Amino acid sequence: MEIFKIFTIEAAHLLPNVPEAHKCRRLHGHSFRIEIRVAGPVEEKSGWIMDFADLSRAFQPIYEQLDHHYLNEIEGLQNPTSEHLARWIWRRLKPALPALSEVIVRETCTAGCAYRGED
Ligand SMILES: Nc1nc2c(c(=O)[nH]1)N=C([C@H](O)[C@H](O)COP(=O)(O)OP(=O)(O)OP(=O)(O)O)CN2
Ligand SMILES: [Zn+2]
Repeated sequence: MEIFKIFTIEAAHLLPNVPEAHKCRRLHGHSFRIEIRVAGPVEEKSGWIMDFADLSRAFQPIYEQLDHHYLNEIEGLQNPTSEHLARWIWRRLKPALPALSEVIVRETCTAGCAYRGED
């Protein structure tokens, strides 16, 4: 079974490698919706995979690094596409959350990226 928590991060970015005329070359911001998924068995006694609060606690340091920041200035996010952001979050969260199964980053209501640690 899988559980998830959704966090919203307000952040600015630009994409430095797109052509000059591309709209994403200009500085702009998003309310990034970050979905963190954890998979595992449901414990008999608690009736849950893990406490949502523990998931939130594990994500908190990452939230603080990203929220209300200019993503391009963060080490490893010089080209902060959804793909890079999802992988960046995965690499930082996995040690604290070994049962992490998926990181979903939504830049807008209609566009985003899902990462399961494959590359
Ligand atoms: N594969 C990716 N493509 C794009 C990314 C990305 O991270 N990965 N990022 C962007 C921009 O950051 C942009 O802000 C979001 O793109 P887009 O969905 O095109 O923006 P709109 O909401 O304006 O889209 P419309 O559907 O045209 O309104 C671009 N591409
Ligand atoms: Zn953008």
